[in-house]
Amino acid sequence: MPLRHPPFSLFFGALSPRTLVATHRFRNLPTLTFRYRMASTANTSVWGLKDPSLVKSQGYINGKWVDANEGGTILVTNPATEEELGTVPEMGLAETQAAISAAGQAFRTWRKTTAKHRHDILMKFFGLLQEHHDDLARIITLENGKTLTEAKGENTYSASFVEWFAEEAVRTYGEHVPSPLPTMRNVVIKQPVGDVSILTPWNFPSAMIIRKLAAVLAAGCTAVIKPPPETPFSALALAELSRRAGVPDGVINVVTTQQKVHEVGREMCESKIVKKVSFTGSTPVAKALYGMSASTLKKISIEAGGNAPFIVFDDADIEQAVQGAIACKFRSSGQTCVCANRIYVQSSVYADFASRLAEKVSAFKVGNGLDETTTHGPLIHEKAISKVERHVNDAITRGAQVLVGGQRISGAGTFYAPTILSDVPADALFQSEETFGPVAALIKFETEEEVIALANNSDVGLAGYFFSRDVGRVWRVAEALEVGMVGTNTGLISHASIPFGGVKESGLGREGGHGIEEYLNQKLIVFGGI
Ligand SMILES: NC(=O)c1ccc[n+]([C@@H]2O[C@H](COP(=O)([O-])OP(=O)(O)OC[C@H]3O[C@@H](n4cnc5c(N)ncnc54)[C@H](O)[C@@H]3O)[C@@H](O)[C@H]2O)c1
Ligand SMILES: O=CCCC(=O)O
Repeated sequence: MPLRHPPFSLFFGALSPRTLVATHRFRNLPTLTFRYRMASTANTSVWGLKDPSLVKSQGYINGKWVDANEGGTILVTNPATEEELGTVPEMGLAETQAAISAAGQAFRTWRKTTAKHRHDILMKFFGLLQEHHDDLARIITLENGKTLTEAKGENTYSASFVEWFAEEAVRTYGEHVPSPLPTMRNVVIKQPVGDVSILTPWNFPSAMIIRKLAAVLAAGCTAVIKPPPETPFSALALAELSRRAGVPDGVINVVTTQQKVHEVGREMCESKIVKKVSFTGSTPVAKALYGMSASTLKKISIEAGGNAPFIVFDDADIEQAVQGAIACKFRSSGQTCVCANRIYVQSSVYADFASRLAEKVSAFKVGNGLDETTTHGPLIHEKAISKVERHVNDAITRGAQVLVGGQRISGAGTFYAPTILSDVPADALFQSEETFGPVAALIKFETEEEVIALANNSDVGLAGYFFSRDVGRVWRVAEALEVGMVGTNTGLISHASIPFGGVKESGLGREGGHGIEEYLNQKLIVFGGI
C-alpha cells in the first residue's frame, strides 16, 4: 500500500516569516509533526466540482475564512485512494474562544429576528443544497468514501432537515395555562437557548451537522461547529452555502481541529457563553463531554453509539427480511449508528435466510465510491479496519463460520470485504460492541422470549429491527425492545419527520421531528391583578 507525504506545494505554498509547528494527519500513519508554518490549502485537481469555490480550506469564524493562529494544519485524504484532498487548520483554544465569542455576540441580534425571517433564510439554504446537489455529494464521497449514490442520498437527507425545520420555525407556539385564581393568567412562550456547541462524526459528514444546525437556526440560536478531522470539507461547504443563503456573520462558526480536540472540546462544553452542547458520536466521547458540560449545568443532546439487534422470526417474509438486512446492515458499508450489528434468526428459517443473504452480498461490488458500478465503499480509516478484524477474528475463534468475505481487501484504500458469519455465538464481541463495519453476524435463536433477552442484553439502545407477519408479536416485540427506534418489517427508518434518538447509553434527546424543542427554553409569564 503506497504511503505518501503531502506534496511540496502543500508544505511550502504559504510559508510565513515565522516558523511554527504544523501537524499532519495521515489516515494510515501516526500523526507526524513538521516544523513549517503553512496556511491550509485544497488540492484543487482532485475535487472536480462544478463550483470549485465550495471547497474551503480554512475555518469560518465571525463570517471570515481564517487559518489557525499557530499555523498548523490537518491533512485530509480520500479513504478509497489515499489521495490527498487538502488541509484544514489545526485550531485550538484561542480560535474556539473567538468563535464562541462571535456566536455569543451574533445571538443578541439573531434571537430577535422573526421566525418567518429565519424560515425564509432556511428555505434559501434548502434551495442552495439542491442547486449544489452534485458537488456536495462529490465532496462527501471524496472525504468519506461512501458511494456517490449514498452521498446524494445524504445530501437529500440533509436538505430535508433544512426544509423541515424551516417549517417548524414558524410553529414554535407557546400556550395559555388556565390559572386556578380568577385574577391571574399564565402564558408560556418559547425562546432560543443561546449559543450551541455542535460536535459531529465523519460517517455522515453533512447530515449529522445539518440535523442539528437546521433546528438551531430555526429556533433562533447560534452555533460553533466542530466537524470531525476526517471530513471537514463538507462542513465548510455548508458554512459557505449558509453564508450565501444570508445567515449573518457569527451565527454559524466552524472550528477545525484534530490534535487539539481536547482543549477545543473542553472549551465548547465549559464556556459560560455556550448554553447548550449537541453531540453526535461514540458513547465514550459522549460521556466525557457530558461530564465537562456539568460544570455549568449545560443543556445537552447526545446521539451516541448503537448496537442494533435485527431479528428474523419464523413467520417473517424471508425475502423482505433479507432486503431489510442488506439495507440496514450494509448501508455506508456498515458505518451508521443504526446499522444492524447482531442478526438473530429463528432456527427453522436460519438456513434459508443465510443462503439468500449470502447470494446477495456476494454480488456486491466494493470500490471507489465515484465509480458508478461500486455498490459499497471503503471504511474510513485503519482504526476502523482493525476493529472489524478484531470482531471477526473473535467470532471465528469462538466457532463462527465465514460464509462470505472475512478479510481486508488488499491494495490502496481501507477496504474490508462485505462479510457474513454464521453460527456466531451469543457471547461474541458483536454482542457487546458496535462493529461499525460490513459484517453480518448471524446468531441462531429458538424462542421469542430468548431473543428479546439477547436483544436487550446491551448497554446501548438506539435502533432495533424485526421481521414478523404476526400482528400480536409485532406489538409485543416492538414494546419489549429497549431501544429508541424500532423498524418492523423494514431495515430503514430515518426521515426528517421522525424523533431520532436512543435510550440507555445511546443518548439523550431527539433530533428531527419535534427536535426544535431541544433548542428552546420555555418561559412562564404570569399576569396578575386582572
Ligand atoms: N446516534 C446517532 O445519531 C449517531 C449518528 C452517527 C454516528 N454515531 C456514532 O458515532 C460513532 C462514530 O463516529 P466517530 O468515530 O467520529 O465518533 P467519535 O466519538 O470519535 O467522534 C465524534 C466527534 O467528537 C470529536 N471528539 C473526539 N474526542 C473528543 C474530545 N475529547 N473532545 C471533544 N470532541 C471530541 C471528534 O473529533 C468528532 O468530531 C459511532 O459510535 C456511531 O454509532 C451516532
Ligand atoms: O449514523 C447515524 C445516522 C443515520 C441516520 O440518520 O439514518
